[in-house]
Amino acid sequence: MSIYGDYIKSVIRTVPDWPQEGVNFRDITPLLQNSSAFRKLIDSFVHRYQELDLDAIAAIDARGFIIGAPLAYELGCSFVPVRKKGKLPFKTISETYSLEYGHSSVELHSDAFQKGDRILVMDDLIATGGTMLAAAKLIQRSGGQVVETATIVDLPELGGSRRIREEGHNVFAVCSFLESE
Ligand SMILES: O=P(O)(O)OC[C@H]1O[C@H](OP(=O)(O)OP(=O)(O)O)[C@H](O)[C@@H]1O
Ligand SMILES: Nc1ncnc2[nH]cnc12
Repeated sequence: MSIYGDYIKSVIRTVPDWPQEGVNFRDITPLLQNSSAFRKLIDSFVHRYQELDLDAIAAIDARGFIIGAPLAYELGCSFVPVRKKGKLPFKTISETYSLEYGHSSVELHSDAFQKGDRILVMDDLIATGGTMLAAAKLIQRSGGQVVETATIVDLPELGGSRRIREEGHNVFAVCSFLESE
């Protein structure tokens, strides 16, 4: 958790039963609308990653892009999009995974990384961990080294962050929510 974790958490809204009954959707739009909170969020990531000599931020479609792009700009490293199926125009590699609600695939351009590149994988939220793990697999398949996986929100009771750690990756979350919160 970052030093701003409690504050960032306080500006994330919970929308019950969206997009389907039983899901507590953690909505980051109030955080993005709050310029001071958004700056503190990006600063938390800059502070953690500025000395880690990253080559690229691999950010996951779609909300991962919102945090990955300013971080890459600030750190002076590459920005690489990991996109939902069918969105990337060049030669791609792909991974399919299950979600808290449904299935999906993510894709990466096959020339996105050089062998050994040091990569941070970013998304807005970890639930079951399927999306983040699929992205990490794509990066490893393309020769990149996953330095860490980073997110704004972890939902630890859904087991995703534990699963990602069990696969040998570091996980950094700015804040976390229990189902009861
Ligand atoms: O840990 P997981 O169970 O894989 O779930 C986390 C993913 O779910 C959400 O994206 P979503 O698939 O809703 O897509 P979107 O960003 O395009 O809205 C979220 O932004 C993560 O990418
Ligand atoms: N509970 C949740 N809130 C926001 N995004 C999600 N993606 C998967 N589960 C989610």
